[in-house]
Amino acid sequence: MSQLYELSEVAEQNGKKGKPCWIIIKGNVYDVTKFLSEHPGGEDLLLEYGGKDASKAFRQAGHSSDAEKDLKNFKIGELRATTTPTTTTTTTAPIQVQPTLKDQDKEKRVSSPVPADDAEPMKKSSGFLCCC
Ligand code: HEM
Repeated sequence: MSQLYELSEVAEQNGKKGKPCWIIIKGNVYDVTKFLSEHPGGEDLLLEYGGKDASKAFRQAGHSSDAEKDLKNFKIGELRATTTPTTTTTTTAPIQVQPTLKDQDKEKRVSSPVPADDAEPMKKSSGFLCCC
């Protein structure tokens, strides 16, 4: 099993102040300290990614398959999979939609055969009009 490194451990080895230069490419950790001066793309490019994830930059530089194969010569381990705490976000209980007071009110009004109270004054008034 290969050595596992925390992201913070890798970040410390950024090639600055005489420290080793480690980079991450596709979850693997590479020590490129000895390769810095030999890199055809230049030392500065590698140092720019010292202690960081260079996966995207490595891909975008359009490296040859030989360069890809070369990678294994510098591999020192793998990045430890980050286990982000999910306890706060795993409330998967289905959301129960409770009918609102308005909805309940609507149902009552629709199903009730008796007209609402405000119909009463209408009856009275229409009775009064009929008499005339
Ligand atoms: C362990 C990591 C790396 C290895 C082993 C490596 C290896 C190589 C090799 C063998 C070449 C010659 C061309 C080829 O065969 O593709 C090359 C070129 C190049 N590399 Fe890297 N490389 C590494 C990391 C990086 C990183 C992180 C960058 C960041 C941008 C980078 C940028 C470049 C560029 C721009 C060239 C082209 C140089 C030119 O054509 O003038 N490389 N690299």
